[in-house]
Amino acid sequence: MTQHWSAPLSPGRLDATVELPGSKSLTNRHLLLAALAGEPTQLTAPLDSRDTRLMAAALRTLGAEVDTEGTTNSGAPLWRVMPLQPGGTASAEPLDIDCGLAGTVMRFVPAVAALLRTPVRFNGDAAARRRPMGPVVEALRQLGATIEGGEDGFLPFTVTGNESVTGGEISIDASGSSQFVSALLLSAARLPLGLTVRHTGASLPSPQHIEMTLEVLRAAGVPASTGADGRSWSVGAAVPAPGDVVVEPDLSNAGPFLAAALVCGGTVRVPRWPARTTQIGALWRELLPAMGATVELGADAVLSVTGYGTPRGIDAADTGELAPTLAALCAVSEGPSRLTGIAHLRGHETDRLAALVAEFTRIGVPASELADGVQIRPVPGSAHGAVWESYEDHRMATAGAIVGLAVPGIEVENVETTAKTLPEFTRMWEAMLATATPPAPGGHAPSNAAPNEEAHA
Ligand SMILES: O=C(O)C1=C[C@@H](OP(=O)(O)O)[C@@H](O)[C@H](O)C1
Ligand SMILES: C=C(OP(=O)(O)O)C(=O)O
Repeated sequence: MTQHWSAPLSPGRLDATVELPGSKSLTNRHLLLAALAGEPTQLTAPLDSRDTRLMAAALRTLGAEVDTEGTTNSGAPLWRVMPLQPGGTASAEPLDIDCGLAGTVMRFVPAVAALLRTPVRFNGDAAARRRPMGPVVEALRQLGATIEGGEDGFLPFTVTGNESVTGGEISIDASGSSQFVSALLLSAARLPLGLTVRHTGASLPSPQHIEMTLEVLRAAGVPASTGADGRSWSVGAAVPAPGDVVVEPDLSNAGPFLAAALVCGGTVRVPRWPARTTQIGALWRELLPAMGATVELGADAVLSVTGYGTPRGIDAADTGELAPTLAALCAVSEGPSRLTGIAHLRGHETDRLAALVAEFTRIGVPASELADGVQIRPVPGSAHGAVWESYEDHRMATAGAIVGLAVPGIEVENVETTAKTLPEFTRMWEAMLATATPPAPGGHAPSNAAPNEEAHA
């Protein structure tokens, strides 16, 4: 029988400090570049989760040594990587890689396989076989690799590299995912001619993640740049030298905890918040004030978000992987919201636009799909408890937790799916809520008022 997690209701004003583990996107980029490096690499504070374990396992299959057992004196993960051998020895016996549901594994690792001489079979969860892969297959064919399967643009398929895979210039349509571009750029350093990737599509999602790829490459000493038109990227041939890397906390996974400050009132702090970052989660510093929160980044690198219990709706574009979290916050806010520029979320872990609309509708929050997003029109008093389906999508599960702070009786189905990027989610959520001061009888404590309301409280 499926176990449901009863999402806790807001217990009152929060006063919590939440330590987030490392960024999924940075951890998997650093692991991959470390596998293509000339020297061993050490990663301090990487994310230890399903997606990063799948990346580590994939790179081991291709010949790298990845030790995920170490910890620092303060208990943070300390991972070590011994690189694989591009070219390597040819073998007719295929290798098998399980991508799970990790976009970073299913898109990034086939480009590494094209540097080898052994057939590598890629497969993953049933849901992974519905995520678009066509541009990866197409790009690797343009590079000269042999791909068996994948004609329909989906997993499974087999990649075999050969000596004609030397790099040069290729064109792809990356309007379905920025990961198509990142995948090619990350492995490009080990192509003898380097690589230029041109984007031919109309729109380009998640440009922050492409910038992250370029920055991680440059930090490893690899020449990497964006073309003047903003639609092409070049990587020079070089052996990456990542050295010792410290991974930033995952700012996208910070989202649900920061959102809780707005719904419950009070303050949630996240330490080690980078002053400058390519993570899309940097946008929380603009989005949450627009919804009524006070957001401060201290000189001690602690981000503090203070909320007042009644967030207001927002119109926001291009919020990428933050959108499910933001949408959940909008569903329990005052006034309508429109989230646009996120059509590509239909190809994420699930069709996130359909999933969000289905779950909001089920709990009595009017919502509908737009061509490139969702609109949410909460009606005061109409939301009610129900089972909240998570669609094997970690961000749908955490969205249910946010909604559950304000709507009694939300039962999140398969909350364990949060293990994709945050295995400790429910423990961290409950610890955050345990810091609450219950509201005074008959309503919110006066100090829960927004600054401009305090004088009238
Ligand atoms: O490169 C990455 O690490 C990612 C890129 C983005 O993909 P899309 O461009 O498909 O949104 C993001 O949503 C995903 O969670 C991680
Ligand atoms: C889209 C996401 O993941 P993936 O890396 O699997 O694409 C996500 O984490 O929101």
